[in-house]
Amino acid sequence: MFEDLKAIDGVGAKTAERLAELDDPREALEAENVAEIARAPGISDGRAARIVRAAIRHRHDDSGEFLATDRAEELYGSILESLKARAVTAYGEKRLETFYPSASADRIAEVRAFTERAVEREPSPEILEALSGVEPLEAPRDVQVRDRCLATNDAETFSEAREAIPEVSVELIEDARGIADLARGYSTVIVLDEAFSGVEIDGDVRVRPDALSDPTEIVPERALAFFARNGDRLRAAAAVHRAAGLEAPCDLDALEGALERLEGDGSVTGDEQLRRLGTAIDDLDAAVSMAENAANDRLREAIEKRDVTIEGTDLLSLVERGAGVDSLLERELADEYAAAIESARKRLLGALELPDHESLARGAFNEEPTFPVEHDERVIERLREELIAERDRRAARLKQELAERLGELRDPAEALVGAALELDVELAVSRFARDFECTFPAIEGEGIEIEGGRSPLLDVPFEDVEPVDYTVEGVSLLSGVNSGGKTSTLDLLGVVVVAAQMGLPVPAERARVQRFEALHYQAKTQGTLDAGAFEATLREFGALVESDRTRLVLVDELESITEPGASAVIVAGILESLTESDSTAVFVSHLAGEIREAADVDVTVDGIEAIGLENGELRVNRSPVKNQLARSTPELIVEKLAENEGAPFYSELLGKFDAEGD
Ligand SMILES: Nc1ncnc2c1ncn2[C@@H]1O[C@H](COP(=O)(O)OP(=O)(O)OP(=O)(O)O)[C@@H](O)[C@H]1O
Repeated sequence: MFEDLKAIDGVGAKTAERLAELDDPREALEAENVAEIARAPGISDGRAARIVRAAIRHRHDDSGEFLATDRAEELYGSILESLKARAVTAYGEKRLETFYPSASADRIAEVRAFTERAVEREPSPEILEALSGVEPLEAPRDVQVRDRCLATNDAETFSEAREAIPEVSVELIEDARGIADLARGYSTVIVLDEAFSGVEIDGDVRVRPDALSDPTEIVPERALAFFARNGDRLRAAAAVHRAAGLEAPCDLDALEGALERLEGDGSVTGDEQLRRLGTAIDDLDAAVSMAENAANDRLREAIEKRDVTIEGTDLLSLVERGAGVDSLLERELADEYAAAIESARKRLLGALELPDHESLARGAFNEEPTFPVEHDERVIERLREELIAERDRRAARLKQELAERLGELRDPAEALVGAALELDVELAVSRFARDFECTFPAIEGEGIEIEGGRSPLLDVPFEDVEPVDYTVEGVSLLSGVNSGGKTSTLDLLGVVVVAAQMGLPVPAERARVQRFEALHYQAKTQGTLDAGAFEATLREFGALVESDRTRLVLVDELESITEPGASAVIVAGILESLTESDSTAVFVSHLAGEIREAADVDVTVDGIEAIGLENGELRVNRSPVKNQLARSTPELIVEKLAENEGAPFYSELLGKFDAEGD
């Protein structure tokens, strides 16, 4: 299928090129995957939906000319809007745009298989709420890793590596010296050539000829960035699965647990040791000076409290030796000094919370008595380096582990979101079916049969719409009182046929429709047409009666296009020609009687009748009565007056109506 993308209607060379940027555009078109098509550069969501629709038509060899007039398009437009209004996700809305009324039995059956399953779905507020967070998964923004590089001395491996792992820099080297140079600039160098194994080079140099086959190990950042970017969508998709009781493609707890450990920037959280190391590094200087100050306060207090007694000879010998206060301290206050140092060490260790680094940290305060107590900055620097190295090692290991866990969830994640989005489309159909109390129509036979049909296009709340029964086959005229519901009946016929041929259930208790090749719905024109427009309309009908396609022709008050006398003749002529075709046609007209007279063939005239007048308002039977020319509103009023007033004038008037009706 779709070998040449340009074979699809509306796909030119430029669009084909854009589609070719996708991993597998043909597969995406086959799967009707609007979201994937919309990922092609420069293709908007709306355009993607149109391309997919054109691809479906192409697949079914479907002309796409079903909607033959503006009004027919409008009916489709309102059904589509009704469906889209019931989707939660933007994706769902676009996907619904791929539903269109088709003349192809295969296409209708294909969608019916989907919609029949869909209407079984129970839409619940929890599912709809969860769906609001679902969107198609996105590729993360470019990930760049700067502390690692790949190295090779082979040109082919070089380009393979750039292709496979674009996140890191790939360097072409000549010999071990080249690797050594790289090791000075990067914390890790991954050499891709077996030939260098065993070569001794300073720094973190790993010879890994198989590295390209496991990118997750080299750049765990890739998987992490993907999940970090899509975390919210995945959580929402998981919630949808739970709320809807869908079978998930992976263990949802495991997915959520792994996501829990991932920060928005792709780093790993929730590791106590990593947190401690980070805090220790940040607070090291402050902790050291706090420990130092505390030790000094303690020592000062001890010195202040002490009376130092020293014998004169001792003092003399000390002074003669040039000894300072330190030696005095050492001699006289050794215990106090030791206690102060010990408390400084304890404070520092307490602040760092890192037992593994205890012995080095203790060395920050040495045993040499001095006053004031001073830390050894070289020890602190070493400690800092150790802590940073350990933190980086640990962070890298955690990333690696999490990336491995998440890497396995990459495909299931895609399936999880795909299923949630598909459910949105199903639920939109299900809600449409429930809101308009739809049933699946039989698509067979000639003409249309509707029982209890209710047009969702009416200007009254749906629960107040009165059900209509109507069966048409061949060519009929539909007469009826003013505002009786003639236009609404045409709309109902149109909506039922369009929805049925979209593969949807229809708003009726029961329905059967013929599979038509086209819907030609001519809406009522506002006022008479000028000569040019009149000619154009006639030409349209000329083309229509000549075509041999099986059509549903709905025409609303065509007489309004010109003078009543001429109109009746024209409509009669059109009806005659249509009678010879395989079309089903309903012409709404106030001139039904005149048209029937003018026509050379037998034309069925159905009527929407007033049952009577109630408080000055007509009560109407909305279901057209077969073979019954409806009485007009004036006739009804005259009849009422004749009955109630008894004056002969009214009875005579009524007699004239009766004579005309015969
Ligand atoms: N099945 C129905 N249930 C409830 N209300 C209806 C129904 N059909 C029609 N109506 C009401 O009657 C109004 C007039 O309907 P519609 O325009 O279809 O009548 P019409 O016979 O085509 O009128 P006109 O003679 O003016 O062309 C609608 O706007 C709607 O309010």
